[in-house]
Amino acid sequence: MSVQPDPQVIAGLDAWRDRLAAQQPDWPDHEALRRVTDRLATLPPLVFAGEADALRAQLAAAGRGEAFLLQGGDCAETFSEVTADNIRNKIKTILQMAVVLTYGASLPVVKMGRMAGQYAKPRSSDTETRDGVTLPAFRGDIINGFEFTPEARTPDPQRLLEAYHTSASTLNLIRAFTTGGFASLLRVHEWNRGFTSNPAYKRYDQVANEIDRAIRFMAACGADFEALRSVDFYSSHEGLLLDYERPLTRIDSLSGLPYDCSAHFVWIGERTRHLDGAHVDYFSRVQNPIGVKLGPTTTGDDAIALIDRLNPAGEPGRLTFVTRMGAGKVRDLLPALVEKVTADGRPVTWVCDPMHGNGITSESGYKTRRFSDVMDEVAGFFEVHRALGTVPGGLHIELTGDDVTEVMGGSEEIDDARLAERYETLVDPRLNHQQSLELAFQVVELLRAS
Ligand SMILES: O=C[C@H](O)[C@H](O)COP(=O)(O)O
Ligand SMILES: C=C(OP(=O)(O)O)C(=O)O
Repeated sequence: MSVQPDPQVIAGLDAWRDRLAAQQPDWPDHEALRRVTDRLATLPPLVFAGEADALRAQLAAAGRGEAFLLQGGDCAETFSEVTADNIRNKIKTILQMAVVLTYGASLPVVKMGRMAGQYAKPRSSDTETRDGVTLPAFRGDIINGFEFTPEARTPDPQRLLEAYHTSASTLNLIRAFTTGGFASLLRVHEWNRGFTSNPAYKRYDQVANEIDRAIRFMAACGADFEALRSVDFYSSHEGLLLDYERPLTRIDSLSGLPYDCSAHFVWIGERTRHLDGAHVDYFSRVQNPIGVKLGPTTTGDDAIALIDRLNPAGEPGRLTFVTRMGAGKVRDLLPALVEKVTADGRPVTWVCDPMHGNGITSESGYKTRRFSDVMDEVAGFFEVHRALGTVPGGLHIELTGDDVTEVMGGSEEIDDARLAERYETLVDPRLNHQQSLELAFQVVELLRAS
């Protein structure tokens, strides 16, 4: 039986329009935008309310220490990079990391891609200047093109439709890969054996051997590996472009409540989490599990005010705080936030993003990060939660399944000179396949040391 929505709830979905919406493009043709958003509103949802509810329950478990979230994917997906190979490599990397983390944490790992919608980027500056020419900054493929020409950089609403269709085909392949046998535990374990057989990663041999023995033990006990051929895999992106999120928001017929059906999980970024801004207002009105990025300027009062707005009733799994303080600050700044939120009592799931607080520019001019800083922030995140008796609920990582050279360090020792070899990201640097697996193995080492 379907439940009729409350008209006030429907009207509230447009209240954001009266608030300041940061980081939105300056659309040159509002009539063209309206035609596109009208069309988007008629297209099928990309995800279903029931899936978002299932994820909320899993994130609640992560918040209690009964599961662990692994969220990973590109800084910015691009239309041209959405190929079967790229999607497969990313999923493969996340699944490989998840097996290692499942073993290390002895917990189920909730697998989530920054995929099938991660097309809009907040930028530090609205414009970019090259050789005396100033144009709008690239804001992600859903808004404008990367090429440095006035045509490409002009925001084009048709891109919203392309983002929708590209996300739909990405999700289709994700669902096929994660339910059709590709994700089988035995297969993923074999890939990990391949990784650790490389002498560069000898250090991780012991953990790999332990996992191997655990799997043999399961087999000897008659474990049903057939049942381990499928995994749940969730989609997520930054809920930045409200002209995309609004038309993809639908009323669930079972509950009569609105869900943003562009993804299972959407997060509010560090640059758009203003308490009275459009983003916080909009996402307070949808039922999905929601994340908020918290950078080093966040105060305990900000965190409580975000809970008041986004999860006033304290529903477990509804709100995830993704902290991204920077390796040098996490040990100083995170404790006060966690203490204040813990004293409040309403549950949040704490997740560490060790990428966005650790950006540097290399001597040769590349926007990069150091693998050692990434690991140090993860270590600091675990240390703080252990010291306070609170739960480190997961990791949020920018990664790719390919052999790019964007982040310095790791056992491959990518140095400044090597960044030029395969620097492909259009905005921020990502861990490559090997660095992502190293991170997972090093997290196991951290968990053991604590
Ligand atoms: O991914 C995060 C932000 O979009 C990014 O760091 C902004 O980069 P910018 O400072 O080059 O604009
Ligand atoms: C922009 C991002 O992060 P933050 O909001 O933390 O800067 C991001 O995750 O792509």
